[in-house]
Amino acid sequence: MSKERSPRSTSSSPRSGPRLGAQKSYATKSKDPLRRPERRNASGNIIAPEGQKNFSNARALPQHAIHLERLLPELLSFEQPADRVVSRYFRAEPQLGNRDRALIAESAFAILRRKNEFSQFAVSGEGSQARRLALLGLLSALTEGGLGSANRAESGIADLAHVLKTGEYEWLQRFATIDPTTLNPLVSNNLPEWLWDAFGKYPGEETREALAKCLMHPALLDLRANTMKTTREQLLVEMNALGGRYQAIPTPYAPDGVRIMGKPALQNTAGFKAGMFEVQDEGSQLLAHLLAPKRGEMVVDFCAGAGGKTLAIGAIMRSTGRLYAMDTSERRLANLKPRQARSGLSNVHPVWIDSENDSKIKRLAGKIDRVLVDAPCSGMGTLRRNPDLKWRQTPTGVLELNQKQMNILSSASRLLKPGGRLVYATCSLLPQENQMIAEAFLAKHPDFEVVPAAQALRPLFSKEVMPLGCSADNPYWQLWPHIHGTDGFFGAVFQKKASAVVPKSDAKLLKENAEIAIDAAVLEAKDPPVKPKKVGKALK
Ligand SMILES: C[S@@+](CC[C@H](N)C(=O)[O-])C[C@H]1O[C@@H](n2cnc3c(N)ncnc32)[C@H](O)[C@@H]1O
Repeated sequence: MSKERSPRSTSSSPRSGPRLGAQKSYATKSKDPLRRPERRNASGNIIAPEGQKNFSNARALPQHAIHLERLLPELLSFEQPADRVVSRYFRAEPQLGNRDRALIAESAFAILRRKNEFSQFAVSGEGSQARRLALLGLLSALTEGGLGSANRAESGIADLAHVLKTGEYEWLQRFATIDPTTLNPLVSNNLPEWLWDAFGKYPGEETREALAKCLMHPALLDLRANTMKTTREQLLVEMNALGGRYQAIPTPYAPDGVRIMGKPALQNTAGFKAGMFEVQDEGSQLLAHLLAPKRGEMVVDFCAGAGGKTLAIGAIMRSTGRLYAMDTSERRLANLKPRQARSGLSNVHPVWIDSENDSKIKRLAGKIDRVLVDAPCSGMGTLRRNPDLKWRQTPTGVLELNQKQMNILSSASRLLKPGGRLVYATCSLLPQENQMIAEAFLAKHPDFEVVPAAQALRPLFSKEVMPLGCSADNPYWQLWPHIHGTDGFFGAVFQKKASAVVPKSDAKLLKENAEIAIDAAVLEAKDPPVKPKKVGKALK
């Protein structure tokens, strides 16, 4: 599927690609004996592949632990994004079925989520350290990854019993009885020191532990119903008719969202191939509404990546107007193409740019109604999905991103016409990538003013309710995984000031006149009129 695990960031940062909201699937395309072709019933509803019905009853086998042991050295070297390492491993092991892959991947990600805790406990015990980590990862996936029948560690260990060698059963039981309050907070919260300290400042010491604990669990699986092809209600009916061991329910806030309670592999379903839905976190869906695009407008998604937000925005625009999807990564824009084809949208125009200063941007300057800057960032709001980022990102990396974020936002702001809206967003939780960039932008661009996020999201919420992620004393939008159950998001809405509302033709004329006046003033300041010089040596 089109999720990229690190596209929150640029190629220079450790994270080069996930897309938010998307849930990586490691399903094989073919030659997989566990995979059955999708079918539809007489009324056209999707029928679950048979193997999927018992998906949540994954049972650990000795070979699962062996595969994890082999995978771990590269995974824990943190040289490459974790999803890339896992995908490459599976390509080299084509005999693995879908459920094997799901369990191995979920265990590998559990090891990354709880690396400090597991590493400390795995210092001693039976077998090699890689074996011990593999068992802890399997136990975690079986007990909380939505993959096993077990809800508690005790039954998780029982599920693993036939995999365990002498002494390992007791060793795992010792692990299950550790009192986390006796551990160093960096160990029990599984964070590097710089991030633990950063969360202590924001959201603050009282809540950082709740945030850290939440980031130690897998994310929920949310879909966005593609309203160009279906409705949320219809998608709910179809998903529940699949008959898998999961349930589809509406997301609480995003109007087109469907939450899947369970972890089925959906990318091979007929509904996905027909473009009925995209995998997208509820927070990411809400971000498209923060931009609030209207039918017929000219809109730019400046950091479009593989188009997660682009497609949501295009659907809100009902495939009208023009929606430019810009990005510096050809690879990511190429991933947008098949998604766009599935979506049925005809208003999306992918545009590759060489940098935020590409000449194509100058050509569109002053012509755009709405611009979304979903900036490259540290991705700290997505640690449930991309736990490797907490071990790969550094404070220096964040500083480098800040420079890039400021440059991109400034450049993108040139696109807007007077009265146009600019949304700056990240999936980071760090103020230096969020509020501080927004404030620095406002300070440098007096022609923009902030629009309270609550105002932008108001149409989605009833009058009595404060829109999600908004507050009366904060103009910005902030979603927290531990509070809202979404990925972490930040959004700032700016409006380009329009000094007066004048008819379009007059406005154009006034703008041109103003530009000429400004140009003349700038030129004069730079090069004041001079008295005619006598022709002398210097001019020859
Ligand atoms: C957070 S990701 C965007 C994710 C995307 N909006 C989505 O919903 O899937 C940030 C994107 O910014 C792109 N990027 C990095 N530098 C850029 C620049 N100077 N101008 C435009 N895009 C840039 C990256 O290639 C990456 O795709």
